[in-house]
Amino acid sequence: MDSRVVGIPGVDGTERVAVVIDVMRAFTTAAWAFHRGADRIVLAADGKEALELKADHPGWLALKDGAPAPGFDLVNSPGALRESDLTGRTVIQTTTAGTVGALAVAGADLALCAGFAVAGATARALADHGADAVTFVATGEDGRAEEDLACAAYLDRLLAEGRVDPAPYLRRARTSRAADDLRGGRRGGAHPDDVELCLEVDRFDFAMALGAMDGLTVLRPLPRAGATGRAAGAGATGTVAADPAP
Ligand SMILES: O=C(O)[C@H](CS(=O)(=O)O)OP(=O)(O)O
Ligand SMILES: [Mg+2]
Repeated sequence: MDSRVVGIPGVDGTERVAVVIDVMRAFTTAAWAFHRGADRIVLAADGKEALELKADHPGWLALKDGAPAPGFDLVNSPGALRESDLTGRTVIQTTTAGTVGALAVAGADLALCAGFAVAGATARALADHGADAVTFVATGEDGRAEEDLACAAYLDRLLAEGRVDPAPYLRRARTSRAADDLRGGRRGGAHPDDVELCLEVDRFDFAMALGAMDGLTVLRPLPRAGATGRAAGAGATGTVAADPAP
């Protein structure tokens, strides 16, 4: 499969198949949200839009990166989210890099959001789709974030070889600036377990795909090809909402 890696500024609208990567932490957090039962994640462009969506849909939960903020229910931290019961809930997510990258490629034929936690399922989804070319969007640091580049390189090898030792890729991610900042508590809403949770390879057996709902961009677990009704391995509580309620 042909592949290229770009940062968010390199997204030009020609991407037909895209994998948006945010290891630390947006899409590791998103995967945990589905595992904890969330039906869908609505992506918001910024905090203002997230709070407007929540005002329009009082049952929805708003999640933002940074420190806990007024009006928001959740932070962008897998460690913090791990204990939340999100069964049947809609989560609105907005973050500095990950959700911005996802919104940039929302028009692609297939847009997946990924980190190490869903790497294997993401590679399978690309193969199931029959993609012959993919654009990896490394969302952090304008395409220079080592943890996102490491995950892109790992996915690229997985697609080519089917089975790859993740250790060197994880080492690269573990020594990234984002990992260092998170370990040092220098990023808002950091939980002590965040780095290691973001480096769990194949913690979940579902890919996450972007779709549209009432003009909004929505992330959901992707059913495996041939599966019916449930996202493959979406955790004990994760389900695919076929017809989302308002
Ligand atoms: O929450 C995160 O890890 C980052 C924000 S910051 O760089 O730590 O301030 O957002 P993300 O979009 O998940 O990279
Ligand atoms: Mg990031």
